Amino acid sequence: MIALENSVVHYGAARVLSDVTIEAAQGEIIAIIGRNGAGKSTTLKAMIAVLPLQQGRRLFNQQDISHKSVEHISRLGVALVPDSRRIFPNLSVMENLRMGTLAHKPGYWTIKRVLEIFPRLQERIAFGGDQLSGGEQQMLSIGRALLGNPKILLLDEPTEGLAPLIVNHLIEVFGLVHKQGTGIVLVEQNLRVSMRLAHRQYVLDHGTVAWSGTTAQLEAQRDIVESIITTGVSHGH
Ligand SMILES: Nc1ncnc2c1ncn2[C@@H]1O[C@H](COP(=O)(O)OP(=O)(O)OP(=O)(O)O)[C@@H](O)[C@H]1O
Repeated sequence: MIALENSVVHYGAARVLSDVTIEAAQGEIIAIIGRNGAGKSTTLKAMIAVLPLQQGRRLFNQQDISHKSVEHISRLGVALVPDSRRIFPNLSVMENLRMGTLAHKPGYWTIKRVLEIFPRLQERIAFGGDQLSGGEQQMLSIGRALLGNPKILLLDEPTEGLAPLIVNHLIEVFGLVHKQGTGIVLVEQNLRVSMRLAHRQYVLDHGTVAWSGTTAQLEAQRDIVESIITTGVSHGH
């Protein structure tokens, strides 16, 4: 459904992604894992055309969308929850959610449904965005993205820095999102989270795919994958 094919991305003169091929099929959960600076966030930005491809192709449902804009890709039903969360600090929780409905497409997710899965947001409904904890901000950012009823949700380190209870709650929420038929591309540093959620996993190292396989294969080769993630030594595919 969404894919990068042999993609190369530069920041100025620096090559940050080399020959990256990553694909998420319809309704699939894939995880992109790797160390700090491996190129995970860059991959998500390249998928939604925030960053241009120097080489390779960007695909949506087998169609070449390499030259389409961020807005076009968003209208196709691809939503990003960035690691910065980007909620509006001066707007209330309710107002932030209403911003999410501006691009509302009819579907499962409504403000009522979002508040049911995140009761914490219901309790904080009149609070300003800047009065929320990190976990609450993450819930709001995810809820806002869901209100567009995306076909595919890109999540950039959604559990980073959050308490284990909140991480478990988010894992349940992502499971529910997937059950509604939404595909998920999850960028994670926490292998425990990616192993619980994803069907397939890609390990990035120095801007290339150093390993990819199913979660069962990763379980069997966990030592190899962990050594790539911790030391950055690539052991091949
Ligand atoms: N705006 C930028 N300008 C130049 N280089 C950048 C920029 N953003 C990221 N980079 C570099 O690109 C490489 C990949 O960064 P990226 O953020 O994709 O990594 P990451 O795997 O998501 O890591 P992190 O977990 O730290 O976000 C790093 O070497 C980083 O320093």
